[in-house]
Amino acid sequence: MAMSAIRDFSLPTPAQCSVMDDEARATVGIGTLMERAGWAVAREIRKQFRPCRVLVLCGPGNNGGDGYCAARHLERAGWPVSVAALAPPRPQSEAAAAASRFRGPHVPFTAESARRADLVVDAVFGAGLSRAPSSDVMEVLSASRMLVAVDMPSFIDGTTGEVLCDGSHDALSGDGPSRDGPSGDALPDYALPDYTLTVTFVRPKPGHVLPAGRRKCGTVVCADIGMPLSCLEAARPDIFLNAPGLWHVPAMSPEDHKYTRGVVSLCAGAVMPGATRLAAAGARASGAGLVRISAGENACAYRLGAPGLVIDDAPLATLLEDVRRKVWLCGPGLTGAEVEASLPLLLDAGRIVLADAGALGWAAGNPGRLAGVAVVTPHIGEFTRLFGAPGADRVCAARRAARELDAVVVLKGSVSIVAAPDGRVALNDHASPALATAGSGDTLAGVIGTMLAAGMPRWEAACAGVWIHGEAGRNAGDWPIAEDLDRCLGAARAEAIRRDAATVEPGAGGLACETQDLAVKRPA
Ligand SMILES: NC(=O)C1=CN([C@@H]2O[C@H](COP(=O)(O)OP(=O)(O)OC[C@H]3O[C@@H](n4cnc5c(N)ncnc54)[C@H](OP(=O)(O)O)[C@@H]3O)[C@@H](O)[C@H]2O)[C@H](O)CC1
Ligand SMILES: [K+]
Repeated sequence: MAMSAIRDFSLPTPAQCSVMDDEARATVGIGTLMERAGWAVAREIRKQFRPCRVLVLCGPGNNGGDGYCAARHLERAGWPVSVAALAPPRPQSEAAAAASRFRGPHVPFTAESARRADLVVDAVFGAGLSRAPSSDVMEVLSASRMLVAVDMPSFIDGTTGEVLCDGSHDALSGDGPSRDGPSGDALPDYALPDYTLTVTFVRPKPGHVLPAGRRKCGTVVCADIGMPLSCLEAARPDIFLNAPGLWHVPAMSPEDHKYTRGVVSLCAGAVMPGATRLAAAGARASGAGLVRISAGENACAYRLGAPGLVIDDAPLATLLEDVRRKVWLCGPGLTGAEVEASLPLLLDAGRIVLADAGALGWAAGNPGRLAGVAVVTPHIGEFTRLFGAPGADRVCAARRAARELDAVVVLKGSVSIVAAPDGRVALNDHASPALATAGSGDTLAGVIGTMLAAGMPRWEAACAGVWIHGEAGRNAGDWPIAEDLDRCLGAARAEAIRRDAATVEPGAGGLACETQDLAVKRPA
């Protein structure tokens, strides 16, 4: 992966952070980074809150070390600060050194102490969270009126975004129906707290982007603490925030003709013309040069109302003689029998195939039927029927499926996961709940088809399609229907090209993040 992608888009997992820390130990030193991390936490708190009584909850590891440093910096700024330690840091550790430099009051690690504070800083566990925190810890966090997390809320798994708490998975994990946590668990007798602010370091982590971490963290600020880029690179991050710059969508060129912009072809069926038409419209609206529907004897149903579409009634085998028609969408609007009659022909002819909807149903329980396709775009139900329930770690499940199928897997959800067979994963939070409407997935298939037809490599094409579709959803007004996305797709593609061109200058903004919530702040 290019260094700029690692710098600007990577989301290192806690395990990769630990590699990064090992590298940093030999260069900049953990004590220095901890000092800067604590300083960054204090700075954000001073910026976002008025002076008030602060309690810093410190765990035994380096997350706690950051907490002691933050407490000292806040105290120096004149804020009333006390510390409650869950357990002392290991003797001779950097965290122990940081703890010894805090000279302010210590109070017991209890819910009562938390209730007395106006603001509670959670520096209990960060990247080192290895299991569900005890109910004692959860009760103290839940008693807090206002919470700021150092690096990560102490009950959120930084890799999966999953809530870890004693004996029970939180109902917020994942995207609903697929949640496969143990059923019938007793609910814990505390409410899971929401955070106002999370200050993380170097780069955001997958747990800040994925549900339920995303919802629990509040505003996420990522501080540049001067971690050498070489340390981040050594950690070999392979999960990325999906945004322009991670991929490059072709712009319009004066020399363009419809075949350079790309031809998208779709297989159509007899009974669900709507889905095929929505996918075709999505392909056209996102900039395909030409969109053709292979409708056979159903051609009449597709010829009505869309004059810019070319409808073919010749047999598929004849159409496949045209080698300019490289990219095919198979599945939207098709029954299993119709998929069976078309998909094998497309694959035998060596076409770049995106399989969705009916094609995924046709291969349920037997994903090998899709061998040879370039991209699959399942929602969680389709994914489960194809590959089995993904469990709490959807990134891992999508990656495994991509490897197994040797295809790019777009697992659609509130945060869509785009996994490549080589292990790269992009997480897309650039979307809108407005996209959760029938037909929106068909539109997405069309947009990805256009990106493939424009010559983009398949993972990049899928990432770009998902982002552009999300951007259109954000601009399609209140309660849009799938058709409303089409009028926003051209502008969304243009916005992707504009943002890509306005690439962040290396070093100027440090390790850049897309959204303001994930903005990077450098130490002054
Ligand atoms: N790279 C950076 O950006 C830097 C980040 N920093 C901060 O360091 C932490 C990570 O520090 P680490 O020491 O690796 O881990 P933690 O402090 O999060 O926690 C480790 C200790 O906590 C114990 N633990 C973990 N889970 C539980 C639990 N559920 N119950 C009880 N105890 C728990 C763990 O014990 P084990 O038995 O599992 O070993 C450890 O004792 C990162 O988040 C940043 O805040 C650095 O300051 C600088 C660079
Ligand atoms: K924490």
